Amino acid sequence: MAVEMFYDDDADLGIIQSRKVAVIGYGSQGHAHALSLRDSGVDVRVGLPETSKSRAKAEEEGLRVVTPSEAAAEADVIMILAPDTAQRKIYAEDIAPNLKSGDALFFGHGFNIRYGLIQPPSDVAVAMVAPKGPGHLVRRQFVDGKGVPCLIAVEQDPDGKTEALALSYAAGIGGARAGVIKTTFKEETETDLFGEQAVLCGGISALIQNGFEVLTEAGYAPEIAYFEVLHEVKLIVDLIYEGGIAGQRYSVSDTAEYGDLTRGPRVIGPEVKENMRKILGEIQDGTFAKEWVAEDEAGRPNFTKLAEQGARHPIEEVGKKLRGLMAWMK
Ligand SMILES: NC(=O)C1=CN([C@@H]2O[C@H](COP(=O)(O)OP(=O)(O)OC[C@H]3O[C@@H](n4cnc5c(N)ncnc54)[C@H](OP(=O)(O)O)[C@@H]3O)[C@@H](O)[C@H]2O)C=CC1
Ligand SMILES: CC[C@](O)(C(C)=O)C(=O)O
Ligand SMILES: [Mg+2]
Ligand SMILES: [Mg+2]
Repeated sequence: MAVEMFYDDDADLGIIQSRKVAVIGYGSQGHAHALSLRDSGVDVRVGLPETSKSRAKAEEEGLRVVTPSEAAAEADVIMILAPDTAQRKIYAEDIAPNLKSGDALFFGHGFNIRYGLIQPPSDVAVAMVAPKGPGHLVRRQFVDGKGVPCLIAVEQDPDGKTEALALSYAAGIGGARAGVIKTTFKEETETDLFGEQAVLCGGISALIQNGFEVLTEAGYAPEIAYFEVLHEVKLIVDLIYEGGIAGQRYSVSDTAEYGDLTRGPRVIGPEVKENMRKILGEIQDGTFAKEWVAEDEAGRPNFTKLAEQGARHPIEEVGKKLRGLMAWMK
């Protein structure tokens, strides 16, 4: 089925400019949305607890910061951009008591709605504007006059105007410069979790670490291994980003292309695809969400242990040293 795509000409920025927006959280996505909406002429306030480390950063940028409950009470569009695992409590304690009929509750990712952790009342519009990229790039692209593509979805539409509101919001953060696709909370949540686990974060990190280990365990210099399997990834991915896999194959040597065509499927073979299918199954049946919520509630012991192990991987040490010698990385 063809997707519906929207661009700046399809969006009415005036819709979001006529509303009062609360951005709850000022991290990767929160700072990008708050600053770009403000620069698009939208009335924005940021909601953060009195003790939040992010308060000073938002205030330095000239944004008005209030508590999450004050922000929810003032605003009629409330975008939750706190960590997914924190959203249920923020909703119950700060947002729900301040929701008025006709308000709109927005998300940057569908996790809490897809898995039933937040259940807003039926007279509140519920929608999603999910950029397909990290928040710091969402902001950088906006400032450079470009944009990161966004997905929009509508879960509850009490006044029949929620899709236009979501599209207007997406335009306010630059998404409609690149393209906005209409989807559902279910599709965005399941594809986003799959993408970050199997390919974008989990898959690529494991591929790089394993490649580095194979080379260094075979006696090659860590610096050479780092340049080969990490630094050059960006340069190759830039070609894929610009021209697809075919564009990358055009630019590399025939020798590389033959190695790619014959060896790539040996590295990422049918067993890896089967593991990807299992990972997708755990996302679809709620196993991953249940595990992640329980891990968070237990104080994240496994997350912390694995993150510390990752930070101690030898590739990080050599990478820090080499990046420190590249003037443009500072
Ligand atoms: N990271 C990304 O690029 C992307 C994220 N998303 C989605 O966007 C949402 C936000 O993720 P992300 O930007 O990564 O989050 P971050 O972890 O970067 O930022 C979290 C922010 O929320 C604040 N916060 C923590 N607890 C509360 C609270 N109780 N009330 C108000 N604010 C709080 C933090 O403040 P403090 O500084 O005090 O800790 C911080 O400012 C998630 O739904 C995520 O899935 C979607 C697309 C991409
Ligand atoms: C790829 C990770 C992501 O889904 C994103 C930046 O799009 C996230 O949750 O941070
Ligand atoms: Mg994503
Ligand atoms: Mg994600």
